[in-house]
Amino acid sequence: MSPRVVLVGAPGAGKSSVGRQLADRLGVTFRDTDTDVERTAGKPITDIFVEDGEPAFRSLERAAITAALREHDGVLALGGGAVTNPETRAELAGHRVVFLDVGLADAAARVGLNRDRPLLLESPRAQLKKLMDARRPLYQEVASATVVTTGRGIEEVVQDVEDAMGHV
Ligand SMILES: Nc1ncnc2c1ncn2[C@@H]1O[C@H](COP(=O)(O)OP(=O)(O)O)[C@@H](O)[C@H]1O
Ligand SMILES: O=C(O)C1=C[C@@H](OP(=O)(O)O)[C@@H](O)[C@H](O)C1
Ligand SMILES: [Mg+2]
Repeated sequence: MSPRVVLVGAPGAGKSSVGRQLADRLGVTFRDTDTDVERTAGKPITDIFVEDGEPAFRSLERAAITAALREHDGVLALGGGAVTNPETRAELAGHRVVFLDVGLADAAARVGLNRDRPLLLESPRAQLKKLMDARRPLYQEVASATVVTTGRGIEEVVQDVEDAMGHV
């Protein structure tokens, strides 16, 4: 059993929302490894980071991805940092993986880091840029196709992913 498609990309790329709508459209189930991690931990991701630390989250995420790649046959969304783990990248080889590409401005707006309060937002925005720059080659490494989401609505992206799936 293998997911019909696995979505990767930065926070705000639309993996969770596009994934859910795409699954509806294809008539298959949707799974998000972030939700699996929250269920296993019994608490939200922010609490896992604050109370247990990022390594604890990454370890739960690693296990959730292995299980989902084996058990799930619908649409699967990963968390934005999943590809930083080399074992995850190796596991993704052979799966149909679509990279939802997004520019910094769109990603920042979608996750609530807009430009209205630059003094408060400079640091999170810089952090987002750093994450996106560091991870871009990793998303490209695991992806069998890339869909640009910058300036495009969710329904357009869903259509583009469906089209891309036919070609990979
Ligand atoms: N193409 C898009 N255009 C506009 N808003 C989007 C788009 N894709 C996602 N969003 C919005 O951005 C936010 C983050 O999307 P989400 O699916 O959670 O991203 P991810 O799972 O990649 O972090 C949500 O509020 C979602 O509705
Ligand atoms: O980029 C990251 O490292 C993370 C992205 C989040 O998922 P989304 O990309 O779905 O927001 C979630 O897995 C966690 O907060 C860590
Ligand atoms: Mg998500």
